[in-house]
Amino acid sequence: MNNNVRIVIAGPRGRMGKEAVKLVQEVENFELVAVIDRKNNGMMLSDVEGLPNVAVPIYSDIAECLGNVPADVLIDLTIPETGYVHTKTALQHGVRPVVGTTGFTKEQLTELKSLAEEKEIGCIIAPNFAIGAILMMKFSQMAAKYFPNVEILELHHDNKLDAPSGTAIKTAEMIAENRPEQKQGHPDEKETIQGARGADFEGMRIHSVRLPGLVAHQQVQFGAEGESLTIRHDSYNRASFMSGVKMSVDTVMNLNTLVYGLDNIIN
Ligand SMILES: NC(=O)c1ccc[n+]([C@@H]2O[C@H](COP(=O)([O-])OP(=O)(O)OC[C@H]3O[C@@H](n4cnc5c(N)ncnc54)[C@H](O)[C@@H]3O)[C@@H](O)[C@H]2O)c1
Ligand SMILES: O=C(O)C1=N[C@H](C(=O)O)CCC1
Repeated sequence: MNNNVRIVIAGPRGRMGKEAVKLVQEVENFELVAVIDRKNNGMMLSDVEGLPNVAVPIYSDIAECLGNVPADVLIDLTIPETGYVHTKTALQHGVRPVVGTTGFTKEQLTELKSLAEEKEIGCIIAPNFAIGAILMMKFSQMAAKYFPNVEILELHHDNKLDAPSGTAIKTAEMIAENRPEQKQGHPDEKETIQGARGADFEGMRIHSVRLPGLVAHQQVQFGAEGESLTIRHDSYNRASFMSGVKMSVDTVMNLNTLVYGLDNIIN
């Protein structure tokens, strides 16, 4: 009997998608069975120049793909609107989503969690797959108990669509569990240029930097009387996310609900 985990990847031509295709080819019990790409419908992955030489079909429509190809897991690395539709459709087909795509709304996350529970299958939505980034979030949550004055600086490449990053939002949510809501800075401060103080999450400020040359970086900066603490993580390439993708695929097979963030998986 074949115990392979049968995987569909959405977004195989993207920066993350290419790494994920490589990962699935390298892991012994992972099997790539199809890909979802908005171009090249009906072709084989191996027929498209610049894509890996793997003989699996390309679909543009996820429902058609999952209706034709038996699969266990969908890895989605696309864009926010598409990622949401893909996740929902996969759950409806009994296929377990592992989602790296960021930019989902709170309402979408709530709806997808209900659907995963209704179908009694696993789903992982991970704003950041890098193990170091998860630790950075956990350490920041721990520090916030003692240092409630905190600002988040996230820095990414300039092709990123969403701001603030999924990682920054998740970090702020985790910190907020350990920090009573409080306005950061002077009570009477005024922005003379709109946006100067960044986005406001329960009074905590998030600053988004977008520059060519960057990959994914975040600095959580705490300040107190006479001291400061900075917790920083840097991803220098997309391979840094792949151990988290592998862990997610392995884990999602044993879940029957939606898990948002690998902080809930790494103890
Ligand atoms: N969770 C993490 O650790 C992590 C790490 C890096 C990036 N990301 C997120 O992953 C996503 C992808 O990032 P990227 O840098 O690879 O972006 P990218 O722009 O390089 O790739 C996105 C791909 O999605 C494809 N796409 C768009 N619409 C599609 C559709 N309808 N069907 C199929 N494919 C479609 C595009 O053609 C493109 O190839 C983003 O949301 C990003 O924020 C998450
Ligand atoms: O490259 C991106 O885009 C990334 N997005 C994630 C986020 O929004 O937090 C994390 C890492 C890279």
